[in-house]
Amino acid sequence: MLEATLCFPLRGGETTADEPGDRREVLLIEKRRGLGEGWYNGPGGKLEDGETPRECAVRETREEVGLQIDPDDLEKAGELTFLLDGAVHTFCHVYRTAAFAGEPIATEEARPEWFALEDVPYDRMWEDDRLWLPGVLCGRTVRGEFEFSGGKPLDEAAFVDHDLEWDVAVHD
Ligand SMILES: Nc1ncnc2c1[nH]c(=O)n2[C@H]1C[C@H](O)[C@@H](COP(=O)(O)OP(=O)(O)OP(=O)(O)O)O1
Repeated sequence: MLEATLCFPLRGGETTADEPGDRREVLLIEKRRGLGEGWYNGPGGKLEDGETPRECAVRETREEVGLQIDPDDLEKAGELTFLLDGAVHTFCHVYRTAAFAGEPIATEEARPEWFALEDVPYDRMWEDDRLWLPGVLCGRTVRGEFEFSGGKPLDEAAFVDHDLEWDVAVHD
C-alpha cells in the first residue's frame, strides 16, 4: 500500500455586504507526469522513507509549485483510501491551508493555477474529487473509500463505488 498526501492552498475570501458569498480561490496543479498526468489535482505525492504526512505535504508543495508552508499551518481535512480490484492501493492524507509564502511557479512536474471555488474543473480531475473536494474546500472533514477496478495503473481503472463519512475527527 502506498501512503500519499494532497494539499490545497487557499487565498482570498473577504466578503462584503454588496457581494456576499465565498470568493476564495484554490491552487491546483495540472500534473505533467506520473499518475493522473494531464489532470488537475492538489499538489501532493507519495511519502518518502521516515517522512510524516505533514512533512510530505510541505515538501511536495514546495517541489511541485515552489510554495513554502509551515507544517503547523496545515489543517488536516481528510483521509481517503483508494482501492484497486479489492486491495488498498493508496491511503491519502488531505490538507488545506490559507497560510503560505511565495508565488506558485511551474515546474517539470506541475503547472499551478488558481481557481475560484465555483470554477474548480471537476471534469478534468479524478472522478472521485467532485464527491469530496467541495466539502473539504468549505471547511469540512471527510473520510472516504473509493473503489476502482480494471487493473493498473489506477488512473486508467474504472471508478466503481464509494463510501463517505463527513465531519469526522482526522489526525496525523
Ligand atoms: N483517486 C484519486 N483521487 C484524487 N487524488 C488521487 C487519487 N489517486 C491518487 O493517487 N491520488 C493522488 C495522491 C497523490 O497526491 C497523487 C499520486 O502521487 P504521485 O507521487 O504524484 O504519483 P506519481 O506521479 O506516480 O509519483 P512520482 O513518480 O512523481 O513520485 O495522486
